[in-house]
Amino acid sequence: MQTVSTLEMLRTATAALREGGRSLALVPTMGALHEGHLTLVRKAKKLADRVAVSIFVNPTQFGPNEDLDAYPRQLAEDSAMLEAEGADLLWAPTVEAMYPPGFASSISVNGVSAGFCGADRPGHFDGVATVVCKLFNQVRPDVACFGEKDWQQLAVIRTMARDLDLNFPHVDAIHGVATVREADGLAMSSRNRYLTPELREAAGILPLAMKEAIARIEDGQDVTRTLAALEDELLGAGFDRVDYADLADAMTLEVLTARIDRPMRLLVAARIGGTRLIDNMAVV
Ligand SMILES: Nc1ncnc2c1ncn2[C@@H]1O[C@H](COP(=O)(O)OP(=O)(O)OP(=O)(O)O)[C@@H](O)[C@H]1O
Ligand SMILES: CC(C)(CO)[C@@H](O)C(=O)[O-]
Ligand code: BAL
Repeated sequence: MQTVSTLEMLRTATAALREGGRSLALVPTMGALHEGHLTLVRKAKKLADRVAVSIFVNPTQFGPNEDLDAYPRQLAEDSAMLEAEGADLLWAPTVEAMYPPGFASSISVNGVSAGFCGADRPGHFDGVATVVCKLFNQVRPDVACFGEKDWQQLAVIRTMARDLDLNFPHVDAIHGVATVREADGLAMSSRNRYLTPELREAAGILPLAMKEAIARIEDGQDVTRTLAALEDELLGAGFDRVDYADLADAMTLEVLTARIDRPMRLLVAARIGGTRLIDNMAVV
């Protein structure tokens, strides 16, 4: 696996990977890799001949009081994990290479960015869309893999790719990968490592409470009352705050107060010990 940190090196490396008409997949990450990221790499290997992974803790998607400085950075360990997975290229640019002096552009994806994490983290999805558009233009992948754990992010990126005619060859080229979970069901996340052992144990209630709520909704019980009970359960189990716990149309992300005849999603963001965890699950 080759590691590159300048655009010039990246161009040479991607040209070499593409030789003979080989296809290239991209897995964008912010590093601090875990089994969720490695599952994306394995999927990418099935979808394309060669796999590039980017590691970039993107400052523009963090709010002023968020965890940009605390976000774990462990490039050597990440690189060894990617090498072991058989990734072909690691693109690890510096902040200066991504945002040189005079950088002035931003992409806003309206609609799907507005609610949920977009409402709680103003500017977050502009930062995500802009950096992902840059990564797509830099690497020019045939396919890119993202986790369903970040369901709204996936919707934002798919909308951007469609609206801006980003040149992906087929409709499934922005590929969503099912959430990889710990043994107790908690979605894997780089931020889980902020939790003390006690809080980590308490956090295991999140997927369980979500599954209970989904069972009630699917059973025809009142959506608003069920979601209020879900919030109460999380707060009673040690969560400090629930940013949102909503039922939504899985595609448009329109918030629902009753079931509809299309795919739905339960989306939750909740804080425990100051750490913000997100999760989402299908509702039928
Ligand atoms: N548990 C998971 N299962 C599947 N994909 C995941 C999982 N966790 C993260 N991903 C995906 O990996 C990619 C990179 O995510 P990122 O580097 O932000 O990791 P993360 O664990 O989500 O970190 P954090 O949520 O703390 O920012 C994204 O497409 C994300 O959706
Ligand atoms: C897609 C992404 C790599 C953009 O910085 C980030 O938001 C993430 O890791 O999910
Ligand atoms: N996984 C989403 C990146 C973020 O929370 O900033």
